[in-house]
Amino acid sequence: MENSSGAVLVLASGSPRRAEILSEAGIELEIVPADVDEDSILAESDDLLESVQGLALAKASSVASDDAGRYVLGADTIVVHDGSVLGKPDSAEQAVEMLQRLNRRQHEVITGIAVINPAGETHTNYVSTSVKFRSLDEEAIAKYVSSGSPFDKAGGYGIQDRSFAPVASYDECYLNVVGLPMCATSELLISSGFEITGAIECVGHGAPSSVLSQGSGSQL
Ligand SMILES: Cc1cn([C@H]2C[C@H](O)[C@@H](COP(=O)(O)OP(=O)(O)OP(=O)(O)O)O2)c(=O)[nH]c1=O
Repeated sequence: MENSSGAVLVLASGSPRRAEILSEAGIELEIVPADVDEDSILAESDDLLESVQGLALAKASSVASDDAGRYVLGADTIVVHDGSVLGKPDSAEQAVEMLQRLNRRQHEVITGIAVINPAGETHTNYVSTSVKFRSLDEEAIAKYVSSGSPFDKAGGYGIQDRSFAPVASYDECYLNVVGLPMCATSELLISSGFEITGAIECVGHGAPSSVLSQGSGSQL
């Protein structure tokens, strides 16, 4: 939906999931993927909550610098296991390693979100979700990796990939794991001045979305 001043939200992301989540919420988008060096931003601080919000802000800022006077949203999702950040796997071997590492274990999925408003003011937040993997055998991991799905996803998996269904349980906010916690995002947009007139449905707190299929996850 456009806000009352007719503004369209600029989404500084190439993630098809983020675009889908916002579109499902009825928000009209212009998609401008950001180009930032994620590894160097992550290396700047030991505080992962600060880093993930810094990454989201860096993505929003890189687009806002060419698109001043508009509302720009950036986001970044990381998987954290035992204090280490698992990014998107670079190879099939790395994808297998990540999935074996997460197998049967609990980890955190943290999404940082950032909004820059037309006045240039910045607003950031994050949501963290505890996720527990089910037991995956080698064959299932190999088949999933050969499907190619892990390569554009933090931790090498998609909670939404129903045929693989790696997640046994999670504590809150399904959409946070998929890449954009919609309740926190709508709150951030509203506090930055972007008007949302329709009701926002928060999947994981409420009814499942029809497109971003709810996997096998149940509440922890
Ligand atoms: C854990 C998990 C991550 N993901 C995705 C969400 C994000 O798209 C991606 C994490 O990488 P990000 O760097 O957050 O995002 P991106 O590279 O896809 O897009 P951009 O930087 O342009 O915004 O992993 C899932 O789709 N399902 C999952 O279960």
